[in-house]
Amino acid sequence: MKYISLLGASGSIGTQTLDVIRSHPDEFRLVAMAIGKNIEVGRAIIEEFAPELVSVADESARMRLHSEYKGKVKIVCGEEGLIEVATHPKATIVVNAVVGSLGLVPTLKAIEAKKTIALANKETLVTAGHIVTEAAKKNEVALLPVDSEHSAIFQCLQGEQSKHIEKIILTASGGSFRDKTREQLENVTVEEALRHPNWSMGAKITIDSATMMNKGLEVIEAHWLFHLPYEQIDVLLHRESIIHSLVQFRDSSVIAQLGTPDMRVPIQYALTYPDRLELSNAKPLNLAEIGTLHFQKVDFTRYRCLQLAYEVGKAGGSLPTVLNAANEEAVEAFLQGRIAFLAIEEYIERALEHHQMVKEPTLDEIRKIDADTRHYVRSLLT
Ligand SMILES: NC(=O)C1=CN([C@@H]2O[C@H](COP(=O)(O)OP(=O)(O)OC[C@H]3O[C@@H](n4cnc5c(N)ncnc54)[C@H](OP(=O)(O)O)[C@@H]3O)[C@@H](O)[C@H]2O)C=CC1
Ligand SMILES: CC(=O)[C@@H](O)[C@H](O)COP(=O)(O)O
Ligand SMILES: [Mn+2]
Repeated sequence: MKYISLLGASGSIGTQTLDVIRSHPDEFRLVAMAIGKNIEVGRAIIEEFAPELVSVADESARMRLHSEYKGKVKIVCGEEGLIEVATHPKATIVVNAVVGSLGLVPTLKAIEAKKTIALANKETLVTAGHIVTEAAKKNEVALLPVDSEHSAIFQCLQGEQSKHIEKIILTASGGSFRDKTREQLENVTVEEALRHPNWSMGAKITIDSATMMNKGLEVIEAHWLFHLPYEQIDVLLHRESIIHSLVQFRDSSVIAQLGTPDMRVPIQYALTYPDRLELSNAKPLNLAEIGTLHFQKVDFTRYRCLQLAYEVGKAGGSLPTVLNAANEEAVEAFLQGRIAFLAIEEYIERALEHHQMVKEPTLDEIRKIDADTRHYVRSLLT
């Protein structure tokens, strides 16, 4: 039996993780979970899975659940609550499926507590990849990718040696506006941006996908997970999201991982690794039915955010922290209808220009840079 602590249980990845747990009751048990503000969903999860510990975003939500589950479930809140869930003594695996850099400290605490990490929260690796990977190495803890592209690469690399890799190729759907020119992006709406062609995901990542910052964050995530220089990480447009990513080896052989788009596959793989289990109600891939798959070179002038992420990743230091925090704030402002779609990249660039780079930021420095960047971007909005 694997005991699971789930951060972000009420979200898109969280709900699909619960699906996996639900369909394998003899393999997995939910011992602790964290949600944000969605108390309704939280209640339903408590009723079905009976976790021992639940964390919510703030004190008012905590009080509400505490009065309902007094004596039955311990209810905590805030960052301390997330940490308590991430370090629950019974947990063997921590699934980090919160959105944003708030996932960083709970991940580090879980690593220090020697938990296996199933990581969906890519912002953690973008904002502090050097600290997280160093902590995982020091504590001999596995960082298992949940992000579909990274799970694909991880699967392709089983039994392989990294010295034989020529490059890895992350596939990108192109997002909701892939068939629009840059000029046509000027007046796009939030509603249009939230219509991803292939995946149903949370709002923030769906916007990231539309700007292709998602792919940029994934390039940085891949750099840290697979210990590869940026020159060995490529992005390829592939509109069907059937090939989840590829590895090209030095002998020119290419291995890819394919499947119908279903996040339960990488989630379950992270939970069962190195084993595999049946996936309930999975739609098998039928290539004959699909017939044709499409591929296209990325135009970096069209996808400015992807270009920025490569530049920032290569420069390193504190720049990825700024890129990530500015992006989180700008995306939130776009979702609130306060800025236009193309202003997202503009705000990120302004935050990067405003910042004085720190070469090897400590955790405290990263937290301060993250907060300062958010403050700076917010000041541009008023
Ligand atoms: N969705 C997908 O298919 C994929 C997602 N990812 C990554 O996984 C992560 C999660 O994405 P996704 O599931 O789409 O996001 P969602 O927005 O659907 O879910 C986010 C989760 O984080 C919780 N949360 C937000 N703020 C807080 C807070 N202050 N304290 C505690 N919990 C909080 C939310 O709680 P509540 O709703 O209760 O407020 C929710 O449970 C992201 O990093 C994303 O990039 C990676 C690959 C695919
Ligand atoms: C499902 C998943 O892993 C997302 O990160 C997905 O990759 C988004 O798709 P694109 O960023 O390729 O549009
Ligand atoms: Mn992805």
